[in-house]
Amino acid sequence: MLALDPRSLIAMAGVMATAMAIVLAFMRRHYPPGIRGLGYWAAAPLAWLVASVLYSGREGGLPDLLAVVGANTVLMLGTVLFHIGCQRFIGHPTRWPAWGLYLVASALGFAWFTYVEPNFQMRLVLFTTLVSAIYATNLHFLLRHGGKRLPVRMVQIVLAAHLAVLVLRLATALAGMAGAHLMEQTLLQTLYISAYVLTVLMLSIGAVLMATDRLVTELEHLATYDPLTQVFNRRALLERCEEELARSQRTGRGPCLMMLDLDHFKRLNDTHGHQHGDAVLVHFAHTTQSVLRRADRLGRYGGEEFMLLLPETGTQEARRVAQRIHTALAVGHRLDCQLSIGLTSWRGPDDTLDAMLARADQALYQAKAQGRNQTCIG
Ligand SMILES: Nc1nc2c(ncn2[C@@H]2O[C@H](COP(=O)(O)OP(=O)(O)OP(=O)(O)O)[C@@H](O)[C@H]2O)c(=O)[nH]1
Repeated sequence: MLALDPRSLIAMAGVMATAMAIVLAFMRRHYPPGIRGLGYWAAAPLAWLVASVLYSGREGGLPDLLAVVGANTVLMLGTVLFHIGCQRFIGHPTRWPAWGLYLVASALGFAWFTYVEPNFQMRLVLFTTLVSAIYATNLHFLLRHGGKRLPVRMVQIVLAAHLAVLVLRLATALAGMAGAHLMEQTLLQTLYISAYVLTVLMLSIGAVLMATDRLVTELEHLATYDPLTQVFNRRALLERCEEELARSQRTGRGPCLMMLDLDHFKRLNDTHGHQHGDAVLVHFAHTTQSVLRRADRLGRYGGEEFMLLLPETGTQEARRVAQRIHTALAVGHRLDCQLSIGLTSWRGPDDTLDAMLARADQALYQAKAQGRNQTCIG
């Protein structure tokens, strides 16, 4: 295999790092502030870029303090910034002072093996060990707290792969195969620096994918759930009703539908204020969810009107559910409320969602007309 010039590889890392820093900085500016960590993720490739420039400057006469001690420390800083970005993204507290001390101690170590006991091999051993520890910390963190989404998995794989390369590099350094300096054009150097270039690129892409995945999840949530009560919104619930009716055609077991409307809600709003009304709606949704099965779907149809889908449920069973809801909302909680329910069941393969909604609505109207706080069947 070809041994490439380390300077070209390091310059390539710099170019990629710049491009990724720009992309991540752009995302930080335009993504919702709730997606955190993007600033750190944008700063990480910038640090890697600075490190590349410093490494390359050695042959142009840049003093070792910058080209060796500075370059190694700034590269480590980039890796720490990436880790802190991951912590912020997941919502964990960051330990800046500890990392600051770590970087200062590392810089002192590099300075020792540059000025006091100049030794490239020892510097390499020290650098590889210290940077491996940061990779291992981040990998451990993401394995514990990162969840199972694909972009996180990708970052975990990149971290693990780079960690393996670093361990290999450490072994070769300890075996005395490190060479005389960083810019030596050997196969081993080509492999190590290529792995670094690839890691810089893949970690930044991983950060972009993680943030985009989070954005998509948040948008999906916004498009599916009612922001106040966190139950399904009307569109999402009607979609699920259609799916359930299609399933009923295959299984022959149909759902029940309920329209639930809080009684005298306008009066409650007018007497206690809109905020109290909102709290009642949240309490209602929470309490109702707590008496439902996992498969049941509660949604907000609009205002103080809700809809409930009970898959594969007969009228009698649905009636018991309705009774459970009435009872759960009358236990003496300060936000308790009364409600009227219109209930209907599936009438076979020719039944449609529109027809079921109309029957449930009619039954609700009847419940209201008969004095409220009751369930009627349509
Ligand atoms: N606090 C609050 N009030 C809402 C919300 N959405 C709708 N409302 C209010 O709910 C009230 C509904 O009033 P009506 O349709 O007259 O119903 P009602 O007073 O419950 O009367 P009945 O249904 O006949 O028992 C209106 O005053 C709306 O302003 C909301 O998100 N929060």
